[in-house]
Amino acid sequence: MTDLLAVSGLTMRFGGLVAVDQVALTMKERQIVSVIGPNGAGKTTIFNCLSGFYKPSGGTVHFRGQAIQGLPGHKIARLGMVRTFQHVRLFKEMTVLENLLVAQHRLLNTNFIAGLLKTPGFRRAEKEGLERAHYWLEKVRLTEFANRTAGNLAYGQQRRLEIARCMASRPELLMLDEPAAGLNPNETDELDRLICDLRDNDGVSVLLIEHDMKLVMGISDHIYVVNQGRPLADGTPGQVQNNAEVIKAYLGEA
Ligand SMILES: Nc1ncnc2c1ncn2[C@@H]1O[C@H](COP(=O)(O)OP(=O)(O)OP(=O)(O)O)[C@@H](O)[C@H]1O
Repeated sequence: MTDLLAVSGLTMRFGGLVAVDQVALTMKERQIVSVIGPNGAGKTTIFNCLSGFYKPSGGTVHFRGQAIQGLPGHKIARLGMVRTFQHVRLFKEMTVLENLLVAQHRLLNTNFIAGLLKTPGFRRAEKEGLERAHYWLEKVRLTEFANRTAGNLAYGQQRRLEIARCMASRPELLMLDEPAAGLNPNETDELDRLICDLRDNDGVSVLLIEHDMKLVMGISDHIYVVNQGRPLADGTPGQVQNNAEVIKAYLGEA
């Protein structure tokens, strides 16, 4: 079976700084895969390269067998790879529901004339879009806040809305950049359950960057460790936790 995502030799240079150096990773359908590493290791830069925010200096990225390295972000999103950001990015002036409707823009098979004439196809697409939005509101426990302005939600709710917004566009691969940052332990537990639920019941694969080791070790099928831009180790949570090089990178020399 073709890998869902296959990354090889990924490299990103900023002037003289090699932020990502020959990183490789693969993931299969319905896997939760994490990228971990100390601060400044290059994790977000890897995400930026994979999701089209940066054009990598070198290497290849295949999504379902198709080479996507260097494609712009909107094209990669349209292919089914979507991401969240370290800092919440929502349409803060719009309502929660509107955020979920806008997210489905690429799915709505409509054009300007169809919208103007309110054709049956347009109405059907509108109805389906609304149903999908409500499905995701319920999933992330925001139904009662549907008409609230997104910017007025509590921080943890905004983070959940961001995940729902990504999911409303029906991705195959969801990339989460530090989703637990700023959450309290209860919210992190809830996030843990949500990510597993997305994989088990909505069939999505999840690529995760996260500093919360309890979360990472609890939900990951496979973990890649990077240090100073370079791949350091990879394996199951148990293998990575017991790897001497990984322990040294995190804790420094004894
Ligand atoms: N646009 C940029 N221009 C120049 N240097 C950059 C740029 N983006 C990242 N870097 C540098 O690349 C290196 C890796 O940064 P990156 O943000 O990818 O690390 P990270 O592992 O995500 O860190 P953290 O865990 O703190 O978020 C750092 O030295 C950073 O300063």
